[in-house]
Amino acid sequence: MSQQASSPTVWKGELPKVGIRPTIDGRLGGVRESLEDQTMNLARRVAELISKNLRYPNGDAVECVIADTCIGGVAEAAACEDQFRRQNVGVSLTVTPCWCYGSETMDMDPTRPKAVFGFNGTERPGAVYLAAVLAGHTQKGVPAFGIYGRDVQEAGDATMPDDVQAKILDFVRCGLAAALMRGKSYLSMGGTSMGIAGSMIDVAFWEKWLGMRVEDIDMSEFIGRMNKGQFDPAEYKKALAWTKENCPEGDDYNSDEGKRSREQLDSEWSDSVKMSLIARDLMVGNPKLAEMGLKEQAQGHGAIASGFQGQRQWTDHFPNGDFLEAILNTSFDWNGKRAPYIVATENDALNAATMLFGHLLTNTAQVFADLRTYWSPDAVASACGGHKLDGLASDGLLHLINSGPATLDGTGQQSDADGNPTMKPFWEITDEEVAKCLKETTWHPSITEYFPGGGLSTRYKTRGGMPATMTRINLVDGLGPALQIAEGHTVELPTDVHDALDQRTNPTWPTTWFAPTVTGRGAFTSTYEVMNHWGANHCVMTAGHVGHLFITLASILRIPVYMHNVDAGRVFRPSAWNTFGTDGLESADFRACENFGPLYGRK
Ligand SMILES: C[C@H](O)[C@@H](O)[C@@H](O)C(=O)CO
Ligand SMILES: [Mn+2]
Repeated sequence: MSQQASSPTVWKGELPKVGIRPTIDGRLGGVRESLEDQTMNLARRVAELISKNLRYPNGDAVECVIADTCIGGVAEAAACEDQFRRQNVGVSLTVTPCWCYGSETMDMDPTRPKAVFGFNGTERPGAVYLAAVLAGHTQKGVPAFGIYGRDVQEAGDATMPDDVQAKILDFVRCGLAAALMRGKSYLSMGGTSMGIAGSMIDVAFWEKWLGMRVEDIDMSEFIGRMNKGQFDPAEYKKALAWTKENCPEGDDYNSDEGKRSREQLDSEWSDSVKMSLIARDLMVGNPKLAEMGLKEQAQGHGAIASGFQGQRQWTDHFPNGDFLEAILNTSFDWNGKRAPYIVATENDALNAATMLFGHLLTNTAQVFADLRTYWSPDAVASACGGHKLDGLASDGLLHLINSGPATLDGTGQQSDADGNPTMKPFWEITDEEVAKCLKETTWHPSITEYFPGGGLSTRYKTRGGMPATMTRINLVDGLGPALQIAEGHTVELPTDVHDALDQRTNPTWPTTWFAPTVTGRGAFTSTYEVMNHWGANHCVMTAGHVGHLFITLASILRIPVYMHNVDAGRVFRPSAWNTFGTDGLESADFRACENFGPLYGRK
C-alpha cells in the first residue's frame, strides 16, 4: 500500500482484489492436460492487462489474485472460493479457452460482481461454455457479464483483441467500484437541509443497494472540536498559511449593510480551514488525534462519502461549509495532490452517492452542482443584447451552479493528452495544472442574507470543450433508487455574456455551462427536455463521456437507469438482462432490477 499510515487517508487497509478463475475441461487422460498451460496463461494475461491499466482511487495498481489451480470441477471451485475469501477478492472474472462444466465450475457467490470471458477459439470452444455458464447464472439468479471477442482467434494466439480488452477493463472498473463501496460509510454531518428530500437520508438505500452504512454526527461536533482545538495544530498552521497564499479573496458582492468587517472575514477564513480539517478527520480519522489523546476521534467514521448540512441552523450562526466542501472535493490541498474526499453540499446524500459512483469509476474529482436554469437561445439573446448561441450551445444551455462550493478541478484547467479540458486522477495532475486551478478560482465573502454566519464561496467558470457526463440518483417510493445520465460538453461563453447571466444568479458561486448531447428522442429531444426530466435540484458532473460505466455499475447494484443518451452499442449489462427483453432496453432494465432486487438485500 502506498498510503503512509501517519496521514489521514480515505483508502486505509487492504483494498478488494480482482479474482481470476481459469476454468477448464476436467477430463484427465488427455483433454485437461492439453489445456492446462493455455488456460492458466490466459488467466495470467488477463491479470496483467488489469494490473497494468487500472488503479485504485489512491493511485495503487489494481491487484489480481489467480486461483491456485485451474478449475475443472466443484472441488477446485470450492478451493478457489476459499482462496478468494482469504485474499479479500471483491470481483471475479472467470476465463477459459475451452468447454467446462457450467454449474460445477461457476462462481456462485451471490453478491460479488462477476464476469465470464470465453476465448473465441474453435479448437476447444470457450464460447459454448460461456453461453452454458451464463445460462446457469441467469437460471440461478446470480447475474454475470459475458465477454466474447468478435473475431475467432487461433488457439495459440496470445493477443487480447481491443473489444475484449475494453469489456474486461470496463467490467473490472465497475465491479471494483461496487466492491470498494461495500462495508464503508456515508457520514451525515447534520440532518435535512431546507427540506431537501435528498438530505433525508434513506438508510435502506445505502445498506441494501450499496452495502454501506450510514453514520450520523450532529454539527455541534464541529463547534466542540473548534473550541477545544481538537485538530492537528501543526497542520492547521500549514493549511492556513497555504490558504492565504493560494486562495485569493475576491470582491465582496454584499450590499453595504451586508458587508462584514475585515476582522470578521479573517475569523471566517480561519474557522473555514479548521472546519475542513475537522470534516476530513470525522470522515477518515487522523492518527495525529491519537497522539493528542483523542483516540476515539482518531478513528473517524470509515466514510468514503459525506454530506454537510450547513443550511440553515449552522450557516445562520457559523461560517458555511463552502471552503471545506470545495477543498475536500479537490484533488489537492496544503498536503499536495491526493484523492478527493467526496463531500456533498446540503447533505444531499443522493448526490453524494452519485459523486461516489463518478469518483470510483474514474478516480477523479466530481463537481456537485445545482441544475439551476435552462437558458434557451432566445432567452440568452434577450438577456445579452442579441447574443446568438451557436455550436454545442445552439440548442440552449444548462446552468450548473452550486450555492457556494465546487471542486477546483471543475475549473477545467487540467488537460488531457490532446490539450482538451478534463479532470484527472490526482497522480496525473501536474503542478502547473494545480497552479492553474488555483489561479482560476477566487473566493468571495458569502452573501450575508443567505449565510448570516459568513463563509467564503468558490467562484470560477469551467473551461469550455470538456466532454462530461451529468448524473443523478433519485429515490422513488415503491421502486427504490433510479439513475439518470446525460452526456454532453461544457461550453465557454464570451465574458460579457457569461457575466450577464452569471450575475443574475449569484456572482460568488462556481459556474459550469453544460450542453447535453441531444438525440431528438424522449428526454433528449432537446436541452430543455433534459432539464424538464431532471429529477432533483442537484446533479453531478464527471469528466469524460462515461455514461456507459454508470450504466454498468447501476446494473451490478440493480439500480435502473431511466434516462440516458448513451449509444446502445456502449451499454454493457449482465447477460440476464437480455432475457427481460432486447427491444426497449430501458424497460427491460427496470424489469431486471425489480426481479433480482437490490444487491445486498430485499427491498
Ligand atoms: C443559498 C440558497 O439557499 C441555496 O443553497 C439553495 O438555492 C440551494 O442550493 C438549494 O439546493
Ligand atoms: Mn443546492
